[in-house]
Amino acid sequence: MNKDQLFEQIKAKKSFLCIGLDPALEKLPKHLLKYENPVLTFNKEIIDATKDLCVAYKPNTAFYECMGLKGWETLIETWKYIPQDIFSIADAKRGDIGNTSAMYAEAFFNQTQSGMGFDAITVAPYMGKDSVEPFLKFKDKWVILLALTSNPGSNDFQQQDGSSGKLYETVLQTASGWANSDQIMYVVGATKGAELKNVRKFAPDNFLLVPGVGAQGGNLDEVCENGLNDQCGLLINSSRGIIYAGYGKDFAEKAREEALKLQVEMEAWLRRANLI
Ligand SMILES: O=C(O)c1cc(=O)[nH]c(=O)n1[C@@H]1O[C@H](COP(=O)(O)O)[C@@H](O)[C@H]1O
Repeated sequence: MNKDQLFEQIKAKKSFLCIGLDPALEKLPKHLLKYENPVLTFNKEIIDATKDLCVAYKPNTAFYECMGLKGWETLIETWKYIPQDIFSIADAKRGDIGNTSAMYAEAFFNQTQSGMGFDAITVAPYMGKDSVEPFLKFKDKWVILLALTSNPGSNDFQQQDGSSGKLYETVLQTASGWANSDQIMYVVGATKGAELKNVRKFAPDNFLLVPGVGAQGGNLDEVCENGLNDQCGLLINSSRGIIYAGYGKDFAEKAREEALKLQVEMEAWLRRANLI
């Protein structure tokens, strides 16, 4: 999916919500445990209940990898179940020397080889240009580079000041020379909402994946105030805040209610910014 198609979807759905599919078996509603694959059943019900309210789904691969072979199958089946016109993000946080990154790119982008054809993958920039380039060789596929993450540890490296500014500023500046805003997005945590104004100085046109609203306490209004651009430019993610909104048989309905609350707030912001 390219940038214009993503923006069209945002306008049509009046939403820039990304739903994180991070299901942990022990947190699933108990009635699902009787199914052959409870996690897949859970994901499918969440997708059915929310697909008109969000523009992206983001399974974090850790929640699947920890289940071994069955987890990989579940990830593949989940990807297949995400409607084709919804942006799909493999939150895998990969990145390695070039020939290894090329294999990671095949794993998440090449459907005929791996069974998964995600639109985007999250990548750590630490190993530099040659570790990112293999992901950029796929047309209409996206790299989402970690810039300023939502967790407290983002202070350890990303916010450290060097001679050419903070490390995350260097990431934004340097990566802008690797590909344009049609292929690179950046992760900026919702918990870093105030810093988003500064991020936009370095990345005015890029889409930003913004996790951290809901369970991590990020502020949606602050993110929108500082982060919206003329093509919206934001995908705001919530995982636990939506998928665990309910614990009983009505869990999907409860998830929908939470997603709807966020969609309504997003619609108001899109109107305020004259984007719809
Ligand atoms: O790359 C990410 O998606 C990510 C980056 C970041 O800085 N912070 C962050 O929370 N995430 C992911 O976003 C999701 C957040 O989940 P919740 O806190 O449950 O909404 C998890 O899958 C995290 O791994």
